[in-house]
Amino acid sequence: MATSITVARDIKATVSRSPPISVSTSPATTFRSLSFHSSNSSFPKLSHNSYFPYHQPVEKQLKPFATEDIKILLLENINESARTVLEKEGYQVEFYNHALTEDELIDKLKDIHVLGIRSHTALPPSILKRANFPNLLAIGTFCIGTPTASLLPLARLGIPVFNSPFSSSRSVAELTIANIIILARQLLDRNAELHNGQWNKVSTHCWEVRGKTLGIVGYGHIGSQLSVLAEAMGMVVTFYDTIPVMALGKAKQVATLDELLIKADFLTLHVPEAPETNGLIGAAQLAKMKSGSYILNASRGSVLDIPSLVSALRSKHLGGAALDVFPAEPGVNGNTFEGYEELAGLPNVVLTPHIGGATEEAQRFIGNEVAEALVRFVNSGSTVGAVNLPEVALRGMKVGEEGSVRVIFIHWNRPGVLRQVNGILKDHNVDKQMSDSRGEVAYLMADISCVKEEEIKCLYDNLESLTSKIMTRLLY
Ligand SMILES: NC(=O)c1ccc[n+]([C@@H]2O[C@H](COP(=O)([O-])OP(=O)(O)OC[C@H]3O[C@@H](n4cnc5c(N)ncnc54)[C@H](O)[C@@H]3O)[C@@H](O)[C@H]2O)c1
Ligand SMILES: O=C(O)CC[C@@H](O)C(=O)O
Repeated sequence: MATSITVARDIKATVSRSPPISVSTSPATTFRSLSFHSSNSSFPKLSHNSYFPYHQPVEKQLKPFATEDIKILLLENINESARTVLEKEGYQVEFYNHALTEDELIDKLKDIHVLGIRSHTALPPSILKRANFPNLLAIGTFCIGTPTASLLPLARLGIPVFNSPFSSSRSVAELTIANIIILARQLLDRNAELHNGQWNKVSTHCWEVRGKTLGIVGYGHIGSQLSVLAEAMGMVVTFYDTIPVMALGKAKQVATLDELLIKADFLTLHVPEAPETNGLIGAAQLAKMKSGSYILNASRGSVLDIPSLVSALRSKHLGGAALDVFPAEPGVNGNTFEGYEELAGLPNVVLTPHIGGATEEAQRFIGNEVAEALVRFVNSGSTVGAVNLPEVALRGMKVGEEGSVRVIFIHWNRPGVLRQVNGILKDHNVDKQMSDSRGEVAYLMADISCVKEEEIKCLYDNLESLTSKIMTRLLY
């Protein structure tokens, strides 16, 4: 904690979030009664180019308040690199190597400031409606995928969600390359036979990948890495994406998914989980694929319809499949994997337990990256790296210096708010200010000086009284 005479503090001690203006509630409203959007369709799509690095090392930043009061809950065996970063800040870190049940999570949410999850904690809007989380400041998803349906509801509560947008892209691309060759050569079947003592030397329906067409659905961080690796092996790369993307090497973008389905010898899925990608590949799409072609899914289980895939494999329309993700995945190792039965034993089908990004390199990188983003947000209010709020940061921070206060005001993006806020700040010296909006939520950060200790409460109350307020934090 800060050692100057003015003990630095975060004045957001209690719930200070306003409901959306469309909801009529009293100030004592808990989160349970907020009405959330059920879809994020109006929310701007996150471009895979939107991330930019923040150069200030975490350890150089001042700690603005008693960091040992901050409670962090890390679920799903998040890499120890994250714990190291968070514990170094003095935060209390509670760690679980598995996901919690919905009720367990709701119970924990009552008390914590930061939640860290991976892909098995869905965090749907229904949980947010049921839960009470008065202290929750931020969520870290220690992976690429984020709880898409809850991003907007969380933004509307002023809670940023941070992820690690490309730390595991290379690991997923490498696993996909491995699976392409495994499928082309039926390697797992030969391996299983020989483990049973059966010598089965065959070349029928075994292929080189050189010259074959790889069809990539979703040419983002992973799809584009894969494109480069596949071309190096002599594959012809085509891809389909909903936005125009610069093709790498000799890869070519096609205009429709159907065009890709018809062309590909190997079809591989790398799209995010979203309403538009739910069931993207079903019976109709599989029927359009070449006879004897292969499909790979390392994106999300919701993207590919399993019963349709099983039919296409049983009828030998497809030559094989590699699945790393499934519609219902267990939250803990060792659990029975329900739904595996229909896939188990099918020839040339590779099943892996969601390990695309499960490498030492990727997990260490993710742990550091997300933990550092969380530290920056908790300690200084920086939203750089957030996927659901505008990215706002001010360089340097005089928090802890007498008379200096960092004002963070998350508010509804409406006309006149800046004028009102600056009306409240007008008697102090505004050293720096930055404001940005993303859809209906805006984020203002200002460093002010010449503030007397006794003025801080009044400053806070005045900001809180604005009807546009979602959350106010004063760091001093
Ligand atoms: N198996 C694993 O362990 C693992 C690891 C990391 C990521 N993932 C999954 O892979 C997904 C992709 O990761 P990424 O880093 O490449 O994401 P990304 O955001 O960089 O790229 C996704 C691409 O998909 C495109 N897209 C979106 N909707 C589409 C649609 N309907 N049709 C075609 N293209 C569409 C986007 O425009 C974007 O270019 C993640 O969202 C995550 O769910 C899985
Ligand atoms: O770490 C995991 O749970 C896998 C996450 C992976 O699918 C991702 O979205 O990064």
